[in-house]
Amino acid sequence: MPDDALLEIDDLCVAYDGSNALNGVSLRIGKGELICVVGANGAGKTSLIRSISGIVPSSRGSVRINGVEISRRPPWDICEMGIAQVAEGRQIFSALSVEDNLLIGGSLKRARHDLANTLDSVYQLFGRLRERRDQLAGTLSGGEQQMLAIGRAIMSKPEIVMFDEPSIGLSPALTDVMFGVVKSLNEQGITVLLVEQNVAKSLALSSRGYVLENGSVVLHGSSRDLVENPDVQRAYLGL
Ligand SMILES: Nc1ncnc2c1ncn2[C@@H]1O[C@H](COP(=O)(O)OP(=O)(O)OP(=O)(O)O)[C@@H](O)[C@H]1O
Repeated sequence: MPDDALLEIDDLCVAYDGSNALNGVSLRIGKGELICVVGANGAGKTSLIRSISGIVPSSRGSVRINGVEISRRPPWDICEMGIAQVAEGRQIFSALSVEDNLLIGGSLKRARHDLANTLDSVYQLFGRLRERRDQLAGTLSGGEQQMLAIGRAIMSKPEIVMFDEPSIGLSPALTDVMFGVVKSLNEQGITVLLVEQNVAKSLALSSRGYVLENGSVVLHGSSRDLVENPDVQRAYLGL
């Protein structure tokens, strides 16, 4: 567990219509870490990301970034504090061009001063987006839309990016490319919270992991220990 936590979550609870999706989740992410949260369908992974980003209200608990409580703040405020999300299903603006989607990501106060450089760095990372900068985002392929969702997050100059199932719907080859991008963003200093059903790949990429079951953390530790844990091997690695 890192000493200098960037993101601290304590006893977080989320309920939909009185039914609990998160039951007191606590986790820490240190500056510069790449950690993963894994779990089966319905375990609460998306609810965790959405409640950190302020889209879904929590019923109890706290979320702090750099020691500042954010759990009652609106989503745009949370983005301004350096937390970006690459949502499951990408959530791009289909009727806008690729570049306009990216510029929306860069419209935060924290990002405006360096817009041209950041846009250039996104186009360097994803040459395909530069080629298609004027194309309507809704006409991009699934893989290109995932690149756009990641590019838009980078445009906001985040301290931490939360990825919700970035490999979903992608071919095995493109999945490897996306995991490579996640790793390289982390190597450039961006802290990463990776939520995935692809447990083997996300444990291989991360230094630590949390296993979520029915809205609770049932295991956490170094990714190396989790890979060797017989319960994880049986339930998530098909061994
Ligand atoms: N808007 C909602 N209204 C009611 N119930 C919801 C809502 N969103 C999620 N849930 C429920 O909360 C639980 C956790 O869902 P969540 O999407 O967080 O899980 P998940 O681990 O991300 O699953 P998946 O891997 O299938 O995306 C599920 O039982 C789900 O049906």
